[in-house]
Amino acid sequence: MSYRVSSMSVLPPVRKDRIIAELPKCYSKDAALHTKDEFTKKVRTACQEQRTGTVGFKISKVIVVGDLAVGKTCLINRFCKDAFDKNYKATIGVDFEMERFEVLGVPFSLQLWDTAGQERFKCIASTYYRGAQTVIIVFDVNDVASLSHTKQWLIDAMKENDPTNIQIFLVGTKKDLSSPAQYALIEKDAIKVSQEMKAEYWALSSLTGENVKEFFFRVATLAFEANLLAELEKSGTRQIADIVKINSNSNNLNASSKKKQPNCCQ
Ligand SMILES: Nc1nc2c(ncn2[C@@H]2O[C@H](COP(=O)(O)OP(=O)(O)OP(=O)(O)O)[C@@H](O)[C@H]2O)c(=O)[nH]1
Ligand SMILES: [Mg+2]
Repeated sequence: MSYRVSSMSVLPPVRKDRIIAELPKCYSKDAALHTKDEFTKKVRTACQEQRTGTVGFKISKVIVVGDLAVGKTCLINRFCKDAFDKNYKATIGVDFEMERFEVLGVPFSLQLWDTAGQERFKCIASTYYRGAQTVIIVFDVNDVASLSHTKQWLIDAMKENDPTNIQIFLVGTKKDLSSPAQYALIEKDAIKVSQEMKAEYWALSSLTGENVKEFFFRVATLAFEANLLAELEKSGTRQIADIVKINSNSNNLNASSKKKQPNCCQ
């Protein structure tokens, strides 16, 4: 009998329900990071031709912040474990989960950092903010105060991060507890806050699961797109830089040979 040792067997294949083949839609066109219906040709072609550089090995950091008990842990647990706990257990410091996706055939991973909302743990939690590509700011759609605190959560998250390279999501949880009329009222304010923060707005329920998968697919895809576009730009400038180098080298050659000529003749 023979057997094969395969180095490819280290990672199990990506779960079938983590495969993203179409661009996930935004929740509201009034507060979206972009409102395209499909992946751009540039992105699609790069993936087809496997010109994705390091993106396929990337682990993108996502931090989840917001007031205590708004439902950050439940949101992550609903998506990662398909579980919901109605008893509140405060997060102490931080926790994290890894989620592997495949976007247009390219592997892509999110590292989801669940932070503590309680004031006394905030100090420990904030030391984990650095290096995030995505900030998810969570509030409870039944609690106006938690919405008004989101701006401070954003300020704190931004202290540790480069604002030009970050994508922000504002997420209202516990939608199952609010009546359509109540929800409509807070949605107006939430969309306004999202626009001010340049964030994409979502509302969902970890109890029923409404919009939870759609939301994380959107997060994964937008992080993937941003990484890929940055990678393509980098390889583009690399190519241009090479051309410039070749040209300037040949110019130098000309220049130096011209300079030398008089010397030769003398
Ligand atoms: N009805 C309902 N309850 C929810 C939902 N999400 C969370 N909860 C409840 O809200 C409470 C707080 O949820 P957590 O996820 O622990 O809150 P948290 O934001 O992680 O809190 P900290 O870790 O202290 O910052 C728990 O009792 C949950 O069961 C939801 O979508 N619907
Ligand atoms: Mg928690």
